[in-house]
Amino acid sequence: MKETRTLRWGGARIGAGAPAIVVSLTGPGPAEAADQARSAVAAGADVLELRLDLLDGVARALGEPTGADGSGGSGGSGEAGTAEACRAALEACLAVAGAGAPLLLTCRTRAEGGRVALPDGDYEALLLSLLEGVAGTGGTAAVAAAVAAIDVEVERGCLAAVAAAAHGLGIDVVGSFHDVVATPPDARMEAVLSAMASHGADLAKIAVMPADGADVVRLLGVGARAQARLSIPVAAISMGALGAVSRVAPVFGSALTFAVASGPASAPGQLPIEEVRRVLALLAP
Ligand SMILES: O=C1C[C@@](O)(C(=O)O)C[C@@H](O)[C@@H]1O
Repeated sequence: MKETRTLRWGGARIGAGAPAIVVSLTGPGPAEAADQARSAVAAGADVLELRLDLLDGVARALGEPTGADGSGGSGGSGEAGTAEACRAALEACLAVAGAGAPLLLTCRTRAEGGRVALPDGDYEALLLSLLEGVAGTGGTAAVAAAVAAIDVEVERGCLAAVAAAAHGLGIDVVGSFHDVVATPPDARMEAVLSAMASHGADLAKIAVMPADGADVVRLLGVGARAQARLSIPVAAISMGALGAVSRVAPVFGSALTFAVASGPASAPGQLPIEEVRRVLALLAP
């Protein structure tokens, strides 16, 4: 019988039993993220995802417009932008570190539905310096203790390198793949999840957009089969209103589900955390 590893993120067990409920902190500043973190924990979030790309300080440092009129992208790619983005990210980490739930750090690129358009080399450099900052002299003990995992987009080509660095610091890696337009063929989704496992991810996560109910069924099937086949936990999400059922369907074995607390949703189809908790309890196998 294949054994699936379970992960321990702070007080949360990931991959054992019901999906852990993750709430994304969207900022746009550290103070707003801290408020969102407090409400999310009060509402029962198991994990907080800090969406670095949605923080104005990070996006601005990476050259993205942040003003209402599209102005404000003062930074840019390259070392200076990376260092400034890292500084802004660590400031936000510090603001949310005491909220009482483990942190998953995510910088979602525009290619996968996020805010920042980063060349692959800059994406890798940002994640590596972020890890150094969390654990090194730029960080604090509170931040180091709170950061449980980092999200790495498998398509950016740096999963193995970032996983090696993260594991050296005791930080888990969530392999990540998004298709915000369609639900790819089953074989493609299966290959993506397997690639995450073979490149060092501790959890394999896929989020795709359905065109109809049949796409939702395919995603759920791929997720359930991957969970049976791989030795790491799997999270499989079908986005949008059509896919919302995938967020409250514990029987398929998804290790994580993303819900909304006080802030805005970080992806289409996320449901209010209170309802997610209620339905998960009702449908627990
Ligand atoms: O990967 C995911 C899942 C997600 O895209 C969702 O559909 O809930 C939300 C993102 O913030 C997160 O990084």
